[in-house]
This record gives sequence, structure tokens and C-alpha cells, in this order.
Amino acid sequence: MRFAQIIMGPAGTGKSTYCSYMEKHAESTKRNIRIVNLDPAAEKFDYQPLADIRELIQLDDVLNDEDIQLGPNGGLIWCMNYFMEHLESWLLPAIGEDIDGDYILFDCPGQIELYTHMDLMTRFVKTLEDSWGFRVLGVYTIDAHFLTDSSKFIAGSLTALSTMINLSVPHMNILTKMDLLSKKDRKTIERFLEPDAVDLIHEEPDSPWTSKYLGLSSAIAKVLDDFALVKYFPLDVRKDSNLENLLLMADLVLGVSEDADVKVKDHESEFDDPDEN
Ligand SMILES: Nc1nc2c(ncn2[C@@H]2O[C@H](COP(=O)(O)OP(=O)(O)OP(=O)(O)O)[C@@H](O)[C@H]2O)c(=O)[nH]1
Repeated sequence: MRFAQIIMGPAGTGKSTYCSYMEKHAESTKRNIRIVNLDPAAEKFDYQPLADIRELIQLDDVLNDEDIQLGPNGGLIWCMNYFMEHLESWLLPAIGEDIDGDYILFDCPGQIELYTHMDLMTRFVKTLEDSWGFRVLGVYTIDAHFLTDSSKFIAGSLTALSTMINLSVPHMNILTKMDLLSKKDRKTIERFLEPDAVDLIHEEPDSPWTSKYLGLSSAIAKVLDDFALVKYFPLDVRKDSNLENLLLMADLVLGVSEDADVKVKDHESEFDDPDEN
């Protein structure tokens, strides 16, 4: 059995940073986790990839091709379709076949339409699972700064939910850039880590807008509650214990180690450090 995390999320939310810190953390605990870059427009990242899509296709080459004539978004979709056509001929030889216990993070582009409603990544995941013997976890990154009030929380959660439904694999939401929040903002954000979305809607301050759309907002919030998706794992990359807990949680979901659950600590206590500002 091989294991994979598909790292998705809007542009700049910290997908590559997550991959890079996870790889380093795994190395320090004598685990071997490798990264595959799947962003054909990536300019730089802080890891040595096991495979890099830019060796197969680069966004700039597509944009400069007079026969193709696409803009940046269309060009990226074109690249990802090209990638899908070369899974067997390019990706499989690059990552190797039948490597038992292998663990790979796939660092994806930030165009969320790839996950929220197109079927490209869904087909990729199916190939990993059905043809190449992987167990797959979807990891969706959201910048903590975008989760500071109920409206942003609902909007962010809906894209995470679409991604989870579209890919149909186990799913974790990671709240990135926690280290950049003040202690006060961290406290504020705690109520969004594992909330009841309907309750959050009712806590919104009264305004003509909130009263007019209360019914609609509550119905959307109920969808999130019904899918039980509304749980966020905070990531402060400075904390090894925090990286370890996320890795153990992923292990648990992927079934990497049967006793992983006994090592997972309460993630909220990770942010309870009185010495921090
Ligand atoms: N302080 C801090 N900065 C972060 C963190 N995660 C990402 N960044 C910074 O945010 C910027 C974007 O991070 P990336 O990891 O490149 O984000 P990405 O989601 O891979 O970006 P795209 O590939 O463009 O979609 C970089 O300048 C990172 O250094 C974090 O947890 N803490």
C-alpha cells in the first residue's frame, strides 16, 4: 500500500509551505515523505521534488504557443489536461511503481476550480487509488486570516466542502499561517475550529442584511453541519508538535499506523501558550 496527500487550496494559502515543513518534519522523525510538484506555473518552492510537472509542461510555454492561444487560467487547465494524458508515461516512472509504504504529498496549483467543480483532480485521484495502489487523503488549506468572521467562514467552508464532495476521498482542512495571528486573533479563531455553523449564523450582529438573508444563511450553514465537514486543523509551522499532530491525524485517516490515535493530542492546547503575544 502507498499513501498520498493531495494538497489543495486557493492561491497563496501555503500549500508548498505545508509540503516543505511536513517533509522536513518527517525527515527529522526518520520518516520518508516525498513531494511531487503539480503546479506548472510554480516559480519557486523550498523542497527538492521527487517529480516536477514543469519537466513535462510549463505554463509559460503554453501561453507563448501561438497555436494554443489561451490566457493564464485556460493555459493552466490545458497543462493539467496534458498532465492527465501523461500519467502513465511521465508520472508513474517518475514516482516509481509498487513501492510499499511510500508516502507522497502532491502539491497542487491554486486554481480552485480544478477541485471544486472540474473532474481533473477527481480522475487523478481515481488513478492513484484504483490503478496505482494508493490510499489518498485530500488536504485543503485555508489562510487563517480569512476565517475571522462567520461570513468568511461559511464562504471558505463551502469551497472546502465542494472539494471534498468532488474528490470523494477522506478530507482534512488545514488552517495555515497561524503563526502570523496575534494571540487575540487566535482566541477569536478558536470558535471556528470545530463550530456549529448554524449557531455561528445566529451569533452574527443584527443588520438589515443579516435579517433579510437569515433563512438562506441558516440553510447553507445546515448543509455544512450535515456534512460534518466544519472542522479545521490549525497549523503553526514553528511548532514541531503541531506538525507531528497533523501527520498523526493524517496517518490515522489513511490507516498508516494502527496505534496512531493514542499519540494525537488535543490540537487546541497547541495554541494555549501564555508566553506568546
Ligand atoms: N508566516 C507564514 N508564512 C507562510 C505560511 N504559509 C505560507 N506562508 C507564506 O505565504 C506565501 C505563499 O505560500 P506558498 O506556500 O507558496 O503558498 P501556495 O498555496 O503554495 O501558493 P500557490 O502555489 O501560488 O497557490 C509565501 O510567501 C510563504 O512564505 C505560514 O504558515 N506562516
